[in-house]
Amino acid sequence: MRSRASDIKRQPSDINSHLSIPPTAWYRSLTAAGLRNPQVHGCARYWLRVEGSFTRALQKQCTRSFDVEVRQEGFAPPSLEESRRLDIPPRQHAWIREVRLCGDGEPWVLARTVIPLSCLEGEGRRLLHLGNRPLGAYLFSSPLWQRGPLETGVCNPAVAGQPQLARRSLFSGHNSSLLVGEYFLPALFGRNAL
Ligand SMILES: C=C(O[C@@H]1C=C(C(=O)O)C=C[C@H]1O)C(=O)O
Repeated sequence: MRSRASDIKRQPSDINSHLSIPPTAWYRSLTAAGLRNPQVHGCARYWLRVEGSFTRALQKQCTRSFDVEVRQEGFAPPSLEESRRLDIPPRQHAWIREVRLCGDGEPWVLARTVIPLSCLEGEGRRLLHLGNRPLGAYLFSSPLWQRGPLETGVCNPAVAGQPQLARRSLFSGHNSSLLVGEYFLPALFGRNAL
């Protein structure tokens, strides 16, 4: 008997493949992104544009709990596109932090932050030890960090349930910037009528 795709047993590593970040094209304007994916004008619009701390905005939607789950953190080379956006040499390692932002026990957002070496000097060393504390609490507690314009990401999901839309921005400190990307999981839209 021929096996159907649905009969194929998922390996343990596959089970959460929808919780990984798909390839994403970035747009400076919401309108340009909307030509690729009109969903930017739907319920995602609020999240694509919300100002201030994204963590705070998520916390306001939680009824019981908000958690940051660290998926991976360490020195690694960013993608070439990220290096270009950060204006750092290609292949120069950066501190890369990938987390799940969970509301009421469910993953709502995947976040990837690329922190160049120049951000990790002095006071910035604290960025290496955030653990499960949200990065937003650190960035928004200091007037040093200023957020640049928001970009809109249109994802190319390979697996059902992966994010379709994302946002990202540079946060600029003294002489250095870091790049924060937030990728929206379907569960983010399942619960409210923003
Ligand atoms: C940048 C912020 O921090 C949030 C927290 C993150 C983390 O802890 O790694 C990542 C992305 C953000 O959504 C924010 O709250 O705006």
